[in-house]
Amino acid sequence: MKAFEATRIFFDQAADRLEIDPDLREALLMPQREVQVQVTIRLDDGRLANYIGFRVQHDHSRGPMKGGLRFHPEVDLDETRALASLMTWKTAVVDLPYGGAKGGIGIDPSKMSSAEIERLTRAFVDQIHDIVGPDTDIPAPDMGTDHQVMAWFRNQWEKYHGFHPAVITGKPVEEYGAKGREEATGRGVGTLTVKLTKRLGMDASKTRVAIQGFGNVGSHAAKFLHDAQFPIVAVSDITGTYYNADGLNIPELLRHKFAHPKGLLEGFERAEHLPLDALLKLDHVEVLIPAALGGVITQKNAQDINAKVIVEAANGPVDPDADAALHDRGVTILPDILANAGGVTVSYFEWVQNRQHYRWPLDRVRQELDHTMNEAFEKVWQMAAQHEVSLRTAAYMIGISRVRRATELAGLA
Ligand SMILES: NC(=O)C1=CN([C@@H]2O[C@H](COP(=O)(O)OP(=O)(O)OC[C@H]3O[C@@H](n4cnc5c(N)ncnc54)[C@H](O)[C@@H]3O)[C@@H](O)[C@H]2O)C=CC1
Ligand SMILES: O=C(O)CCC(=O)C(=O)O
Repeated sequence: MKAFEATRIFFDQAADRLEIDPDLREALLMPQREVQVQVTIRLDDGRLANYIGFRVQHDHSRGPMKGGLRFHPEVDLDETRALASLMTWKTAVVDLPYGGAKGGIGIDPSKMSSAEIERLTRAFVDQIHDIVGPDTDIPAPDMGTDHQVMAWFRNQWEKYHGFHPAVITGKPVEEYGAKGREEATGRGVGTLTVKLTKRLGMDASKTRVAIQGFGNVGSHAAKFLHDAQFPIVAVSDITGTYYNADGLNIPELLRHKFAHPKGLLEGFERAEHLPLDALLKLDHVEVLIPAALGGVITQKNAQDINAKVIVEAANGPVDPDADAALHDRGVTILPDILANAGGVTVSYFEWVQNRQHYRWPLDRVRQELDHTMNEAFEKVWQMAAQHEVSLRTAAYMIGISRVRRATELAGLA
């Protein structure tokens, strides 16, 4: 199923409950603007290469649009549109004064040099600098991009528009970045995993966790949950699944990742090495955390999943057919638009600090992040109980209601 079709189905399930009429649904669901650009760079070997870049601006009724930049071979317009719409509902669920957007380029950054990625980022900014800005659309990191890419982006944008670090978030801490942004998405995932499992009566030390993806989000979620005494029995990255039935040594895995030139787990010997797809099907796992790509859990493999709880650290990892099948089997799914909202929440704190020329200490960032995540969780939990719907439908109902209210207050023509 295409990514935007999947988000439309989730949107409709909530819109039905909210009894939103078809015209307004279409207005809320479709993006405000979609931009596709050609990004041409000279490769290190002297050849010219052309790539396609996208920025989809989904909704701005609640504030400037906000959302990450993805560098990955599968980036296309449909996926970017879906991810942009998720940002609109996500910023609304955690009640940030933002709308939603997303962008990306269809490349494989692992096959490019750092100099090529810098040229690519700068060429992309040359193409889209007019449509982004601190009061209009503020990018941030996502898959395949990091604080260095954010620093290049900001530097190139400021060549056109002058000093304004709030044009992008997720910057290096020494270059106007917020302390705690890098860990924020994983920390938010960890905080809500602890909260949800407690609510379901599960004991941390007996709750085995498997995490798909050991990049920014997966590795920080693993660290948080390891510190909270959860046994992490499996993690994976593009080089395969690493498994230990008694719990992996997460600090050792992190040291291995940071020592590897491409940040991979390849060559880690103190775990059983299993194929990539083994992670989703492991027998003795209570919590599954997909933290890599979207669309990984479908009708085809949903029946192989043995976990009781799925925490969606990735955007769109479970498609609607699998979602329904897992729900019927009693699996609790904490949806992406709540579970991974920690990243954009600390991006908001970074933007606020940049605009005030003021810096918060790490403990303030963490405290405010934890507060935001806990409050949003409680609202979603209550909504689900009150309307007897899944946590996903409840989260969409909250997000859509807030966007609908802002749209109506602004006045529809
Ligand atoms: N970075 C952020 O602050 C946020 C990220 N997210 C979402 O979290 C997910 C991960 O993002 P990041 O950690 O930032 O990306 P990243 O680029 O830092 O890491 C991605 C990880 O996934 C692994 N991976 C890729 N394909 C895989 C596969 N088929 N099986 C297993 N592992 C695979 C990679 O090897 C890498 O370890 C994405 O869906 C992203 O949209 C959501 C909210 C914020
Ligand atoms: O930090 C941000 O502004 C956006 C992060 C993001 O792209 C996401 O939450 O999916």
